[in-house]
Amino acid sequence: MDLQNELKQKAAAAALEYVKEGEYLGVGTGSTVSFFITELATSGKRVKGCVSSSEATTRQLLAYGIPVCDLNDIVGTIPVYVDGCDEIDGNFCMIKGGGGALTREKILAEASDMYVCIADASKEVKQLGKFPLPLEVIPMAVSSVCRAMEELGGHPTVRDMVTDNGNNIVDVHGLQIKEPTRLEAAINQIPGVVTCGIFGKRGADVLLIGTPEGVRTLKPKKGFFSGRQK
Ligand SMILES: O=C[C@H](O)[C@H](O)[C@H](O)COP(=O)(O)O
Repeated sequence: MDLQNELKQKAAAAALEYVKEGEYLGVGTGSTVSFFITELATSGKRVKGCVSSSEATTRQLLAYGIPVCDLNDIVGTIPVYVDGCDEIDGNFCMIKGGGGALTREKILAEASDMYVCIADASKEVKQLGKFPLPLEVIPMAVSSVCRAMEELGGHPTVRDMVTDNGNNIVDVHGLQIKEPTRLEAAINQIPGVVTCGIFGKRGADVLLIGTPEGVRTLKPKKGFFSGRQK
């Protein structure tokens, strides 16, 4: 296993501590989460059911015999949501969607009391935007959304994939994301955008960063924005 995967695995293993036995658990998508699912399956911890953010995650959970349930069947919030990120800044705002699962991930993050973000050290940034910003876009609006993103100073490319929701992904390169929450709201207003990959309104509550020296646990300082906005 290469170093980056080792660090992802360390962060994933550290997230087990936050799993509440006998409760619902939200599960994100991606290679770091895939390590987490393996850790969960072998830990002996039993949850009431997992709410999954993608078909890939559902397949892996079911392969381990972990029950998967529908968000619509849950009354109230999910206590804990475990997911990765593509970039995270000092205010716990993130870019997500490298795997195209951003919309379901955002729905689950919003429905959860605590977002536990697991990542290797390469994901920490001072300012978001080096990682191209993914947008999930309704197919008929791809061209118009791309033009709107060019007006914002970005360079959009259309990804060769269809999301679990049957939509396209537009990756926007070259954006200077100085105010994540403001840009998130502005992009989400463009007709045809299902959602953008900025997680600013709902950032992470705990960040577990895998480093060669061990796992660093970071939480927003008091007064810093984070958490589910009610
Ligand atoms: O759509 C994918 C998700 O937002 C992932 O959480 C993100 O891309 C990070 O993935 P990975 O853990 O593979 O680096």
